[in-house]
Amino acid sequence: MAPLAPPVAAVRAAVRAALAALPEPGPVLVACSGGADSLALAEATAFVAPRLGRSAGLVTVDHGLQPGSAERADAVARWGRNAGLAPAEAVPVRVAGRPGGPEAAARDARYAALTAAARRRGAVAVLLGHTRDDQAETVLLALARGAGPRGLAGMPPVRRLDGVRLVRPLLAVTREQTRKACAALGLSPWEDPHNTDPSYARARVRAEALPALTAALGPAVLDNLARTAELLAADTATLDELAARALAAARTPPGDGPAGLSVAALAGLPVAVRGRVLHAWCRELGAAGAALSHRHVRALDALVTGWRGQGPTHLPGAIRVARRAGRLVPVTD
Ligand SMILES: Nc1ncnc2c1ncn2[C@@H]1O[C@H](COP(=O)(O)OP(=O)(O)OP(=O)(O)O)[C@@H](O)[C@H]1O
Repeated sequence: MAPLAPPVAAVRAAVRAALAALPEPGPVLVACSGGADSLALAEATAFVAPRLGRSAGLVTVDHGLQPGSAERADAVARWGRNAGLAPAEAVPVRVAGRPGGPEAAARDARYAALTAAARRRGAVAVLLGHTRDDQAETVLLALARGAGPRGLAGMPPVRRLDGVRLVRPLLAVTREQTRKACAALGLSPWEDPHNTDPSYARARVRAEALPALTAALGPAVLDNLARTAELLAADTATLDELAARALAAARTPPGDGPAGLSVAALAGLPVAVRGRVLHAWCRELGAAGAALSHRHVRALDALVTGWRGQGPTHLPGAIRVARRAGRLVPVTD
């Protein structure tokens, strides 16, 4: 028997580790675009899952944005069935009419379709093909737009979306490895034209920024950016945990005036924790995460630490918060 090509072994080992770490038994679904990353992921899952006693299916989303996309999606689903993934289905989505730019609208539609498919199929997880290179791009983009630690923590290996577990088994696998794995297995991945379209910031980072950084600073840059994400993810999780406890402790007792947060309790918190508490509370009050900026949180913070009798702070969603009798409270008057 020919020895297994190292990139094939690396992808399978990563998938085996991710599946073994799932806390519940049950089927998984691979989200496959037909690109090299998710094709390598799908092949590895088809190989590994049955050996771990799990069934695995495939979902490919047809965004309907390019001519021939439906045929391509059908071909990916057919490949999945032949590879032993069941069920393997192509799901068409409507991207038009969703909020945000075209990229955000497509992503929204895709994730909605993936989580719906997982629920329909009773899958315990959806596997995504993001690689170490995608993670490095994400961190660099976050750094460039001045994101806080949460943005710099990059994409988490596991997260829940609408009650569905999304898992990224390949975050430590390189794009070169997924390409080589496909080549070694005789698979022909589809090249998404968006990945090389210079009108997308990510494509420019991929084609220009990261190669320039690697040329200037050495090839370890990619691993190092991905490691930064891992380190910050751990710190962010700890701070989030502290903030959740601080938020609970800062709530003013029910029945004792309008529900709010105690200014004295907030004032005693470290800045990083207070910022998170205020951010989480704004979300609770109904402010949309995407519209909530550092500026809003800073203005709320000023009600605690820079009090000079100022009026209410305006938050996205026509929400206003005032300081009244030693507490922050949402107001309507
Ligand atoms: N049309 C799609 N249908 C199903 N899953 C998708 C689709 N597009 C992307 N995904 C999932 O999201 C992951 C990330 O996709 P994205 O387009 O951001 O990166 P990529 O590097 O181009 O990935 P790939 O090479 O697998 O297409 C993919 O690996 C795949 O798991």
